[in-house]
Amino acid sequence: MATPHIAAEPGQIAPLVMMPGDPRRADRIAKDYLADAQQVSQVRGITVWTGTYEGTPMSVMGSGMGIPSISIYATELYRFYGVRRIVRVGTCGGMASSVKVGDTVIGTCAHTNASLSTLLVPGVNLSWAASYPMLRGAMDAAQALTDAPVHAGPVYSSDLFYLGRADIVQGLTALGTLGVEMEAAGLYAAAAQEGAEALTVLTVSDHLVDGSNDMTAQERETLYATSVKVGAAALLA
Ligand SMILES: O=P(O)(O)O[C@H]1O[C@H](CO)[C@@H](O)[C@H]1O
Ligand SMILES: O=c1cc[nH]c(=O)[nH]1
Repeated sequence: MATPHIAAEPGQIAPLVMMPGDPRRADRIAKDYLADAQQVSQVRGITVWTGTYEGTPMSVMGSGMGIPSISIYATELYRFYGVRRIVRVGTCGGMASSVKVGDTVIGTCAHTNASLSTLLVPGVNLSWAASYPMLRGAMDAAQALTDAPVHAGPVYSSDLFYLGRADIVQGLTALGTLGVEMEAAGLYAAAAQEGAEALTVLTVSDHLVDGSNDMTAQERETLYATSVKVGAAALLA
């Protein structure tokens, strides 16, 4: 049974899904990290791959950019395909001075300027949080997988890439926010709505305060080994 956005049959998508934003990164991750990867869906340029990771069934698909896009895919995966865990592996802009380009940021929770925080329960500004078992699995694995810094803390999921608001960046940084991206809050909200689990593992691709070491578009597409390995460990935890 296909959904409006995924053409796979029931059982063709694994309960554990790795989800980068960029569909081309999804194709590379499937090729490089999954054994026996098979294409099980192709809709709107988003391919879903299913294979095994260290012997366990796992799927990989791109989310596209922004909360509306990841919300559609995550909800359909959880609700119609029996997916239980999704890890977003993406990039973020560094906000805190302690975070450098190339570091890994794990989003324990996600602030957002998106409407979903106020839409679901009237009168309440909801908080969007990661799965603790997945977070613990990621942090345990990170220590063994990399000597490079891995930071865990709040991220900011912005509806605008070109936000252009230094006051918002300063305010969020003063509250300990590590980086800015565009999907974590939507993924965590979908997991909460569907009674499932999610985590976000990000490579810092640029820095909002010190842009001297920002990655090129090519580097953003290819430098993801740590986030994939840490993300896979979170899925398997
Ligand atoms: O690298 P990905 O996963 O696409 O994530 C980040 O990059 C995109 C913006 O360039 C947004 O999707 C943002 O969240
Ligand atoms: O959303 C994003 C992603 C990467 N870098 C940014 O500055 N913003």
